[in-house]
This record gives sequence, structure tokens and C-alpha cells, in this order.
Amino acid sequence: MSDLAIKIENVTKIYRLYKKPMDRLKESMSFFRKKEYHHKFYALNNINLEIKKGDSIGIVGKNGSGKSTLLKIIAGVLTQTEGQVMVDGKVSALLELGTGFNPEYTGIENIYANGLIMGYSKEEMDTKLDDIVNFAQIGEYIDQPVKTYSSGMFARLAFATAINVDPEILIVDEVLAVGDAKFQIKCINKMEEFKASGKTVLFVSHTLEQIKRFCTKGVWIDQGEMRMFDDVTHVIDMYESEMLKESMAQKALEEGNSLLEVQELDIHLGKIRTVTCSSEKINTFEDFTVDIDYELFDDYIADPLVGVAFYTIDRQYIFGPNTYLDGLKIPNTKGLHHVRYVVPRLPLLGGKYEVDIGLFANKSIVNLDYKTSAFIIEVVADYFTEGLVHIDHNWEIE
Ligand SMILES: Nc1ncnc2c1ncn2[C@@H]1O[C@H](COP(=O)(O)OP(=O)(O)OP(=O)(O)O)[C@@H](O)[C@H]1O
Repeated sequence: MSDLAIKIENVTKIYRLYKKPMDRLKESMSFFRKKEYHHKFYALNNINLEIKKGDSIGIVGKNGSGKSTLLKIIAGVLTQTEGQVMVDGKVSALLELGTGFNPEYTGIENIYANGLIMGYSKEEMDTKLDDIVNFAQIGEYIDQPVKTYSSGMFARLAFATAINVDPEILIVDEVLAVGDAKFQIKCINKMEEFKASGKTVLFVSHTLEQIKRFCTKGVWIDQGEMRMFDDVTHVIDMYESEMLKESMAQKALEEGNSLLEVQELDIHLGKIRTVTCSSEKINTFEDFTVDIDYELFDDYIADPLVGVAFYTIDRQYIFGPNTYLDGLKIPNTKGLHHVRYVVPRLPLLGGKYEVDIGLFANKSIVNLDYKTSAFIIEVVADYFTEGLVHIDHNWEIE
């Protein structure tokens, strides 16, 4: 666990859903024959995740996909049905508005109550109180019961409390959307400070730009399952492209296409057919090529592009050029096409590297096909040095 802040193993959360309230009662009364009146709903299904200390993780997914459920389980306010969650460090969680606050208590009383839950004494909270109250800036409302607060005031108090109690792990679930723009900027700045001091942040937001700017890694939860855990830009790109595909399919449905046609449109716009690299074992500074055959199934595909991305074995992103960024137009007509990616004098140093291949449309917004780790290359370096890539250089001596 030493460099891990959070480890989640095979976590599943099941809710029992009953058609009628009466069914719940009937089930509890059926002692002997144990008849079941519910069906199981998997809010999370077998999630595995390792989050390193200092990581800032953005969690995305459609409404109801399980993001808040995951955060609540990590924060310890909800128990998983199956699996293990290990958390190393003090957690401060800003969950849905209202969680963790007593509506009858005043702002001040809630600040102390929250501190107590996190394991701080009254004396310790006395020293933090001024920072919290100054950050929240809700004036004399701080002495009123929180049930009288507007949602914006509530968000201010919740954020001020969570960030000023010195947690090692900060969990922020969408609450920033509630505050006004000025307060949002203040919160993001505070979160940046928090991140810069090497602490761990988990952040759910439907504002993808916010996640892209703030987080280093992304998690995509889809119908309770983990679709992706990778470099944040990659996750957001794939997520956005899927959302766009879905809205294109929805539009086509609304325009009267049959479901079959829509499914065709959704799935079969294009496909990577074959990927062949010049050699899977290669020396540093050797020429390296990748031949990619792709097929398009329609003539109207706008601005297709092919990308190649290099990753380390533990998925650190190294380099990911694509034909569009390099100013090259590739064939966009129906049929089979071929592009060759050429690297003269491969500058990678010794080690194994994963290579992803992607086929996109609309200047990389629509993901047509993506092969994560299409192949792995082993690079042998005669050149004796350390690191990932060789950077051309000279030494000069006066
Ligand atoms: N107490 C509960 N009983 C039954 N189902 C529940 C309960 N709590 C949550 N769910 C269901 O679990 C699923 C996941 O909910 P969750 O709140 O984690 O989604 P989310 O990704 O955070 O959504 P949003 O983006 O809308 O906040 C949803 O379908 C929700 O209806």
C-alpha cells in the first residue's frame, strides 16, 4: 500500500429493487421458503482500481453510471456488497449536498461535528475555524441552522470545511457546479494547491474541460462497470467520442431511420483491419514503421485520421501523433485504405513499450476504432544511458 492511496478490489454494489413496497414486506416475512421478491441492480460491478498517492483522478460517466456510489464507498459512507476497499490517509469528502451535515445544527456546529468525524479534537478544530469561516464567506449565516441555507451557501460551507481540515485524500463530487463562478475559481485554486502539495484528489464533474485541466488520470464508469482507467486526455477523448456517437445515433433515430440502420451507423463507420510493425524487437536509433490498414464503410465520413500512441508498460503516455495534427489528409472514401507510419531512428531507450492505434473521424472527435496495446515492442539500447527517450544533445566545454 506504501505508494498507494486507495486500492479497490472486485468491488460490487448491489441494490435490491422491489416492484411494490409490499414485496419488501412479503420477502422479509418469508422466513422458511426464502422466496425472493426483488431483482438485483448492480450499481457497481467488479471494480478494480489502484490510485497512487498524489494522483488527481477525474471520474466521468453518464447519469446513474455509478460515480457517486464509488466515491461514497471510498469515503466510507456506503458499504459495498462485495470486494475490498483499502484507503491510506485521512479522507475528506464533499459528496452530494447535504451528506454529512445536520440540518438542525448551525454552520459552526456542523464544522465541529465534521471535524470530530475526521478524528480532530475540539481544540484542533478551534485552530482551523477561522480559515473555514473566512473561506466560506457566508456572513452571519454561519450561526444559523444549515436548513436555512441556499444551495450555494451550503456548497460554500461544505467546501470550506472539507478543504481546511488537512486531509490526505480529497473527494469532490460535482458540488462545484452549485457555487457561483467566483467561488468555483477559488475552489479550483485551492484544489490546485492541494494537488501541488502531493495529496490525492478524486473529482467527479460533468464539465469535462474542468477534469481535463485539473486531473492527470481519468476513470470512465459505464453502467456500473469500469470502461477505462488511463491518462486523462485519452479517457475524456474516448468518452466524448462515444457521447457524440450516441447523440448521432439518437438523431438518426429521431430522423426516422430504423434501429438496425442506426446500429449500423453507430458500429460500422470504420474499422482498423490490420496493424503490422517492422519488428517487435528493435534497437534504439533503428528505423521503425507501422503499416495500418483501415476500412471505411461510408462515403460521408468527415476528416478521418489515424493515430499512433506510445506508452510505457505501466501506461505512462509518451508520444501520440496523428495524421490530422501532422497536416495529412488520409483517404475518406468507402473501402480499404493503407497508411504507413514511419519513424526514422527510433529514439526510445531500452525497455518494453505499448503501442495503441486509433482510427477517428471529425478531427478526432468521433472514435471509429481503437486498439489499446495493438502490439508491444521491445527496444534494446546499445547507447548507455537512463530514461525513456534519447534527446539529441551536445556537450560544450569552455
Ligand atoms: N439507495 C438506492 N437504491 C436503489 N438504487 C440506487 C440507490 N442509490 C443509487 N441507486 C442507483 O445506482 C445507480 C448509480 O447511482 P449513482 O448516484 O452512483 O450514479 P452517478 O454516476 O453518480 O449519477 P449522476 O451523474 O446522475 O450523479 C443509479 O442507477 C441509481 O439510481
